[in-house]
Amino acid sequence: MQDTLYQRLGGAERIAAVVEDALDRHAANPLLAPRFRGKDLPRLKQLGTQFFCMGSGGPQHYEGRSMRAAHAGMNISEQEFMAAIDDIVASLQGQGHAPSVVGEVVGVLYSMKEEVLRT
Ligand code: HEM
Repeated sequence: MQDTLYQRLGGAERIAAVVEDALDRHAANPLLAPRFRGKDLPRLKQLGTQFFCMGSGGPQHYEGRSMRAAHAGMNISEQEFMAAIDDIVASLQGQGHAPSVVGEVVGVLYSMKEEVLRT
């Protein structure tokens, strides 16, 4: 059987490290920081890790909201969406993930665009 993306990413601990780094980047990114001001970052890191693990084929259960519900009323722009993906790519690269794996994650994230943008 083929490896899952979850396995190629190295499992839960390595995924948690990527999500934590990406959220720290969002909080420091001028294009995104205003969105995350006053939010419970540790909780978002936990939910983000669950979401990423489950979505990549891991055994975790995601207990957060749907992508549409979580971003409803925020009217997120294409520029913000790209900035978020750029941060995640930087986190993956910073942690030594192979370009093929980074590309796969970008593809998955991009597929969620319609659920996240301008809701
Ligand atoms: C494919 C891209 C994205 C994914 C996979 C994603 C994933 C998530 C997840 C899993 C949550 C937690 C859900 C919950 O609270 O129940 C969340 C919340 C949130 N996301 Fe995203 N997100 C994406 C794009 C973005 C972008 C581009 C922004 C900012 C411009 C953003 C800003 C936020 C904020 C501010 C929250 C917290 C909402 C609140 O608690 O009020 N997200 N996101």
